[in-house]
Amino acid sequence: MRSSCVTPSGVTVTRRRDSKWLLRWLSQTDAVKRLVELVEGGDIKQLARFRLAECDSECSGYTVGAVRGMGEPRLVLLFSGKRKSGKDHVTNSLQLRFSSDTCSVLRLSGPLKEQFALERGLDYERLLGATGYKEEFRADMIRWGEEKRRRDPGFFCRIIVQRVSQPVWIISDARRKSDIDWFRSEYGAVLQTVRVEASEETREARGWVYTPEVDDAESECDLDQGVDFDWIISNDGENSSLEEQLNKLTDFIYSKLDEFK
Ligand SMILES: Nc1ncnc2c1ncn2[C@@H]1O[C@H](COP(=O)(O)OP(=O)(O)O)[C@@H](O)[C@H]1O
Ligand SMILES: C[C@@](O)(CCOP(=O)(O)OP(=O)(O)O)CC(=O)O
Repeated sequence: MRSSCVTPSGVTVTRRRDSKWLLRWLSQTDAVKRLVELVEGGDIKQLARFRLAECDSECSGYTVGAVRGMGEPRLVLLFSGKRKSGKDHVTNSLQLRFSSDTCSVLRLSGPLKEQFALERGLDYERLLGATGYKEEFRADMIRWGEEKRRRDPGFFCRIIVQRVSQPVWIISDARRKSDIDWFRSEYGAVLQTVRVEASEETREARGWVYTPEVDDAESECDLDQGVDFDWIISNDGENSSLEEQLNKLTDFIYSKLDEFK
C-alpha cells in the first residue's frame, strides 16, 4: 500500500514510520466502523492484515496497530537451551533492543505454568521466576505438560501465538522436536532457530544441580541432537561477548523488518 491515501469517502489513511496506520477520522466509533467498511469493501486490501488495536487520539486521528490473528509475523525466533543456559536472560536482553510494538517474548511454559498452578493451588508468579520454587515442581510440571502434549503436540504453541500484535516473535523455550515441527509447519518461511549454550560449570554457578527425571528427560534432552540450529549463542563468558552476538542477531532482525518497508 502507498504510505498515504484518501479513500473515496474522504478518510485519510497514513502509514506511519513505526508501521502503524493513522486514520484521520472524527470519532473512535466512526473510525472502527469505517475501517470495517474499508476492509470488507476491499477498498484498502492491505488493511485486511490489521485490526484496530488501542485507539489513541493523535491529530484527531486514530492509530491502527498490526495485530496477529489477521497479520502474520515477519520473523519468528525459536530459542532453546538447557536450564540455566540463560534463555530468559538472552531473550529479555534481545527484546530490550526493540520497541514493545516491534518485538514480543512468548513463553511456551507460560500457559503450562498458569494452568498447572491453578490445578494445584500454586503461586503462578513464583513459578515464573528463576528460584528454587519452580525447581521444586519442575518434574511434576514436565509430566503434566507431557500428558497435554501427548494428546496434542501443538497445545501450548497455539495458545501463545494468539493475539500477538508485534511483527517479531521471540519464543524463549522450545524443548522438543514437536515444538520445532509445529512452528516450522505454521511459520516455516519466517522461522529461525536459536540455541543458547552454556557449559555445565557456568550453569552450576547459576544454580543448576543435576536432577534425575529432569536433566535426563525429553524436556532437557530432546533437542541435544538432530537439529541444525540457525544461530548458536554462547552464553558463558563475558557480557561483552554476549552483546556482540546479540548485535549480529539484532542486525538480522532489522534486515528482516526492512524487507517489509
Ligand atoms: N549472560 C548473563 N549474565 C548475567 N547473568 C546471567 C547471564 N545469563 C544468565 N544469567 C543468570 O543466570 C540465571 C539463569 O538464567 P535464565 O535466563 O533464567 O536461564 P534459563 O531460562 O535458561 O533457565 C538467571 O539468574 C540469570 O539472570
Ligand atoms: C514444565 C516446563 O515447562 C518448565 C519450564 O520452565 P522454564 O521455561 O521457566 O525453565 P528454564 O527457563 O529452562 O529454567 C518444562 C517443560 O518440559 O515443558
